Amino acid sequence: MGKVKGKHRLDKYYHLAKEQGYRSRAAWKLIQLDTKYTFLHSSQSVLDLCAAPGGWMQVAVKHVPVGSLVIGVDLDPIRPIRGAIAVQEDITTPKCRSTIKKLMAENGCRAFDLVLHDGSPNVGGAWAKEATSQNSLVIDSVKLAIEFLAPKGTFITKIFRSQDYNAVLYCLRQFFEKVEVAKPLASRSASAEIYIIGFKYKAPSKIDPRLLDVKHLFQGGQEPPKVIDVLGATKQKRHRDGYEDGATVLRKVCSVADFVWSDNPVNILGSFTSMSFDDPACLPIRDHALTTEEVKALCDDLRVLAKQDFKYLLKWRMQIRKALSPEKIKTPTTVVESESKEDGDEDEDEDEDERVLDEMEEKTNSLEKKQKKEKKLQAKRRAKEKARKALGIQVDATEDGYGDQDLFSLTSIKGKKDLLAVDNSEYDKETTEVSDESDEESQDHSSSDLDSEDEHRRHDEKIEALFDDAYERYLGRVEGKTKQRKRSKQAYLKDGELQDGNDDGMMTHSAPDSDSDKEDNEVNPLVVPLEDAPAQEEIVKKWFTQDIFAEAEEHDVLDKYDSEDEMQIDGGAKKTQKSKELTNDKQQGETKGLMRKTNGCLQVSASKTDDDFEIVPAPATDSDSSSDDESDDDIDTKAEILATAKMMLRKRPREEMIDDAYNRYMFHDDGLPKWFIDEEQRHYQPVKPVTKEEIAAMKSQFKAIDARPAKKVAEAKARKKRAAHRKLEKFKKKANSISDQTEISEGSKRKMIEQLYRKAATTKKPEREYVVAKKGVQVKVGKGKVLVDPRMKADARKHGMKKKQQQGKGKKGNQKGKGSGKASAAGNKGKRGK
Ligand SMILES: C[S@@+](CC[C@H](N)C(=O)[O-])C[C@H]1O[C@@H](n2cnc3c(N)ncnc32)[C@H](O)[C@@H]1O
Repeated sequence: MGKVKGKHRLDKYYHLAKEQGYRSRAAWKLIQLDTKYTFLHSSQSVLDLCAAPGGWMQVAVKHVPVGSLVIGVDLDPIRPIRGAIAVQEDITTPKCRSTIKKLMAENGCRAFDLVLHDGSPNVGGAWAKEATSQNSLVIDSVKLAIEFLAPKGTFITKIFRSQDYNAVLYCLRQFFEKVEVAKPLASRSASAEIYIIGFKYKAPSKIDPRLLDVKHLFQGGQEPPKVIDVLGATKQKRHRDGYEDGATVLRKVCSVADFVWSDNPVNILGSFTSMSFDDPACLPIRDHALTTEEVKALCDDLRVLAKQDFKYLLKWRMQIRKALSPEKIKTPTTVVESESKEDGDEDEDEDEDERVLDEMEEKTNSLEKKQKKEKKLQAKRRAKEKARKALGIQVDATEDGYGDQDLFSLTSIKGKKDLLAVDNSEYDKETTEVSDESDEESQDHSSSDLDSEDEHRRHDEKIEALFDDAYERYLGRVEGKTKQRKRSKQAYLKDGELQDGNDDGMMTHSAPDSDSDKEDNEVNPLVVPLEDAPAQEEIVKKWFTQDIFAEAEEHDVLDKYDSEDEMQIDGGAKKTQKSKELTNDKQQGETKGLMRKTNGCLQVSASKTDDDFEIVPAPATDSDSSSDDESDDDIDTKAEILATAKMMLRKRPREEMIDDAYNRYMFHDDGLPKWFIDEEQRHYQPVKPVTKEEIAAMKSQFKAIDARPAKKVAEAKARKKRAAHRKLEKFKKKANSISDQTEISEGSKRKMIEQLYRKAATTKKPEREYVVAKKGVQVKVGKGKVLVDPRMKADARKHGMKKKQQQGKGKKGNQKGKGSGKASAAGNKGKRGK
């Protein structure tokens, strides 16, 4: 159903939406509808049904009066929009209704001034099914609109042109004083969608429930069948009304005689699908020589005929009428006519025919003329635009589009005389030309029938041209910015050279006597000398004074450059490269900015000096000294970065984030008034892609990570635990086997178990065996074996021997001590005994 895929999806409205920071290209549809009908500026409360991703909500917030209430509802979640409330609900459910009511009560809103509906169910491309469910979704939105709209409120809904279309129109006409149908230019022509706007809600006290019953509404034919204006000469809507109910299945046949003898043949051609020759009254017509096979074939299927074919049939009708009128064929439908005109003369009939034909000719001619003129105008516009592009001139959307570039060139005005000439004649000439043109146009307009459809079309064309221009400018900015700068610089330099040349020439004229000389020497009083052309370095410096570089560059530069000298030599070139990258990708810049913040200790600021860049360490402030604050900041920033990064792992949020990065804030406009810059700094806070909760969750993850022990410690602990567990198991086994023994007494059993427990409780270090690897011999290590070099082994042996000796001495000493102790004790005993 006209779903556009691939590259074609990314048309100019897509890019313009990105540029303006709108979340969907659909935003332009609402903008265009509002330009045409202006309903937003007077709406203090807006309910946007099926609002995700939020393009319409953004437009609404921007255009409604300050402090207005904007609520958006969708099945899908809508990322927060400042100044609007987003709700995730299904608009077909009662829960949605109660949620809206609750929000209204909370915000002191009794009814909405405007209800929008741009919903489209996704049923997987089955056109018929999609159209039906779309139109029943429309009725659901109508139900909500009826419930929540304020009297005289406005309702806008999207609908697909299908057989139910007229039913929806009929339904809305019962609720609104005025109902308009529009297809904004941003809506793809391939799409069957169209927008219905209901103005001035009647707020009826009683509503016929059948009006909101999809089954009833989409089955009954409420409106009389339509008559199509086959010649397209009268006010014809461009197939906006879709097919009349059942028109695709019903074949409506009338007799050729009816057509030939009818007063209103054009109406017949528009009302029937075919004309038959079967009626006996048609026999003379069928058998007449004028009725060729071609005429018969044309009569067979009227729905496929082009305008020329209808004209052909009408001409044939006149001829056949002339040819058959003497016979005065009477058919059921011609009875009235023939009776009333029986006595009427032939001439009158002929005159009437001629008049109708002339009228039709006139109408078709004027239509063709109009179309040709439009085509011509468009071709002219395209050619001009091409020429301008080739010249590298940016087209202003409001520009009038004159081809003569010299007209606006101040350099072509050489002196006061020229200026006067421009004042008196040139301008007059131009204006007369222009006014001539516009006169002609207005005459044309007055001569042609200026119906509202025409006005709409012209309005549409103007808007389209404006959008085209805006898009061109956007492309110019995105792609050709550098090229254009180069070109203008070259032109500038060239001008400078020429100017120099002229100066030289002027110097050689010693006596500017003659008039011509005077004229040559005269300068245009409107041309005021500009400041000297900035040098390349100055341009580069100026470029880097932009905030974005102050934020993102320093840290990178520090990483890359060890010394200030290197920085001074290379800084310009490297920065130019860097600037390109950053301009191309604002997000990258933002991320770097964040990274810079995390690296608080490396804070430096690059300031511009007369010679080159200079790195000045940032003075330590009070806040710097407080390490706690800093680490808190660090954690906050880290958490934010990681939460953002986590979101970017998923495709959709990533794409949305990238999309959001393309907005009007990515361009650094020069020459903005100071008050504007101040206000922007004060009030414009970028909406972060992550919520506070997500950042908090990330921070708590950090805490959990910090609380975890180091891996090695954890491993050692686990090993110990395993060993203890094994020991315990062993102990339990042995203890069980002891207690199972029957021949031992309970007391000795307990003693044995206690002994076993003591043994198990004392940890014995495994003895290590030092092994020296001999050359060419592979030694198995592990299980207490440690590979050492011979020296170490010798040392260890020596050390071990010394230790043993010491131990031995110690034991002997102890024994001595003990013995002497005993001896002395015995001596003491002996002494006491004596
Ligand atoms: C074309 S989009 C709307 C675009 C929106 N106007 C904008 O400017 O961003 C259609 C939306 O209708 C929503 N939708 C479809 N059926 C819905 C329902 N029953 N309840 C709520 N939303 C629904 C879809 O989730 C989808 O987001």
